[in-house]
Amino acid sequence: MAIFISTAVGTIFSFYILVQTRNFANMTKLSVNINKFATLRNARGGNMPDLLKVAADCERFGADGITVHPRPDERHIRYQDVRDLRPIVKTEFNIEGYPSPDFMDLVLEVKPEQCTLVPDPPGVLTSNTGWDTIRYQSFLRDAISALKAAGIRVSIFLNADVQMVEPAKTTGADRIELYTGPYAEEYHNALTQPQNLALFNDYKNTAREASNIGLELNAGHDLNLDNLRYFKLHIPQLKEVSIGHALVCDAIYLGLENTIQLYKRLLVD
Ligand SMILES: CC(=O)[C@@H](O)[C@H](O)COP(=O)(O)O
Ligand SMILES: NCC(=O)COP(=O)(O)O
Repeated sequence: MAIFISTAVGTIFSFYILVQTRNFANMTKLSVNINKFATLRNARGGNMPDLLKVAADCERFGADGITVHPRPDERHIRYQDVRDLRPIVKTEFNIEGYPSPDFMDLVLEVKPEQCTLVPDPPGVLTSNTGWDTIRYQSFLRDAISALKAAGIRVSIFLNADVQMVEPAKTTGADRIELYTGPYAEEYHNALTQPQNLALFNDYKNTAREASNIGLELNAGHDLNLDNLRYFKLHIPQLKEVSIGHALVCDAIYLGLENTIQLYKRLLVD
């Protein structure tokens, strides 16, 4: 009898571990982009909010990663912030930016877990398009090979365009990050009937093509508490979302810990 009970308990426990492992493997991670905390800090010239504390707290509250985007004008995240954050970030550090010589030097010095390359020109208000992976194939290949030689996983920012996926693979990138700005705009406009999101087929097709050729999938830009769940439910291959602007705005009203938990709940399978 005792043998039967112990066998049954062992079987149930093993099944539980199997399910949890599968869920963990499929879960979509939340990387909190802390750019806008730096915007607030820079507004007064001091060190409030303290970015190092913000990053450590975001992880303590459940963030699976920290994302920063040090732009050439250092309007929010400064290059020194990136260096200072490295020893603080214990989950995954993701540095986003255009692969200029200065940016590449910084990333190779800091060695984050992931680098996300974006085609942003210096003066742009915010990221507003993905790479033309055909036109910039050689440029991207050179940057990506240098980053991968340093052991850094590379993601490249991409519009929802199937034509750009195969060339993204040949650049050597490990992942693509779907630029979700147009999705967010269309979702807002079609709020009453999200099933009418004609554009969304481009996202599904791009995600499917990426998955078919072995590119892992991230997504980001203008994701928020309203539009995130629909995206997560209809893009099953999603490894990670990076969210900043809306999350920081939500945290002003809802608190940072509560906000991070609200976003995490929208990412469960
Ligand atoms: C690449 C992207 O969509 C965002 O990560 C970007 O970093 C936002 O930049 P700002 O915070 O400067 O608007
Ligand atoms: N890669 C997207 C990102 O890091 C945050 O974008 P947003 O949520 O600030 O628009």
